[in-house]
Amino acid sequence: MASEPGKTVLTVDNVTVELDRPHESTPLVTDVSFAVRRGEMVGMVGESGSGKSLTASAVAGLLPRGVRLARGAVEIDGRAAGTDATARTRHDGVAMVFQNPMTSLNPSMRVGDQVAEAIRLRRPGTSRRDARREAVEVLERVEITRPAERARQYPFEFSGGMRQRVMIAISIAHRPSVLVADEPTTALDVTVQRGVMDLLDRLRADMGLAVLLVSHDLALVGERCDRLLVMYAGELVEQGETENVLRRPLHPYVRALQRCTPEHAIAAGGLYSLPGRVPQAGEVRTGCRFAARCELRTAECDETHPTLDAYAPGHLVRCVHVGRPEQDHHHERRAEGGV
Ligand SMILES: Nc1ncnc2c1ncn2[C@@H]1O[C@H](COP(=O)(O)OP(=O)(O)OP(=O)(O)O)[C@@H](O)[C@H]1O
Repeated sequence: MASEPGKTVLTVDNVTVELDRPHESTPLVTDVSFAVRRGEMVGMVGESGSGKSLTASAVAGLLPRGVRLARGAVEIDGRAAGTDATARTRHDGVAMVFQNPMTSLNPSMRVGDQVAEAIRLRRPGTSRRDARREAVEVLERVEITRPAERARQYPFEFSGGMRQRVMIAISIAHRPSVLVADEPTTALDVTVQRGVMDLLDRLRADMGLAVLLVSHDLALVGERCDRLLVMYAGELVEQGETENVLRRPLHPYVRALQRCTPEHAIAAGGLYSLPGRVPQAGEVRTGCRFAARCELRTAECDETHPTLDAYAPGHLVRCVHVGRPEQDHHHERRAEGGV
């Protein structure tokens, strides 16, 4: 929390997650690397099954049972986080918020006590009374009205959006540098969603929180995030500033995802859906993982596994058909004409 503005607070280096089975290595997430700066919101997008949640959980040190961190490292505030290969001990400095706050809240404990408990975990010497008082301040910070009164209530007395605010309060009570939010607003209706996203925006501005926002919603991340990470079949296929990725997407997958959005359907007069599905664990073959669904597929795509290369500073892409800008006349034409 004492770090300077713009300083890198989260570094993810070649993180690889595999099924946790003896004598077998089935990768679910392969060599994912990225960094997030203080006060920055970075979006991670991709279809269901592309590895977003596992990557997010590896960052937080909260991998589910059945999988393991096979390789790679996570650094928070310049310190190596969790040497535990199972990555099941929550990393210091990171908090995680999930889609369904009800499963993370204790239904039989007053909301204020749950926040106070998080405060006492961070500062074990704090008295119950002080922690309760501070909990009310934290509830106020997440914009819960009448916080002292609400602190005495139970989770069932809160609406979905308010529960999510409570979860965020519990998360920031740890004073993390990094907040990993996995589909935090997916279960909420649009206006409530906007309120929760506005709150995350304010927290990153006021507290300098670095936010990794996992979402399948391209419009949402496009509106809220500084940079985007696009996942496909367990690996990053494109990353860059939001404006570059969405205005001039390089990877055919990103262009196809854009064509699947309701916004595109309105403009095009019909909904497009990307044929086929994300390969599951064990189905990944040599060559480009997206090849089977790609309109640009050539023999090279089936033979060569493309590397994630810089197309321009900070804009990386994994596709044999995308070269450097000066060589890439094909891409200009494709970008104009869609996928
Ligand atoms: N605990 C687990 N045990 C075994 N396989 C898993 C486990 N969790 C996820 N997987 C598999 O890992 C792959 C990536 O899953 P992940 O949940 O990270 O994808 P996702 O992009 O977050 O999808 P969604 O948007 O549906 O949550 C999938 O093939 C999934 O079936």
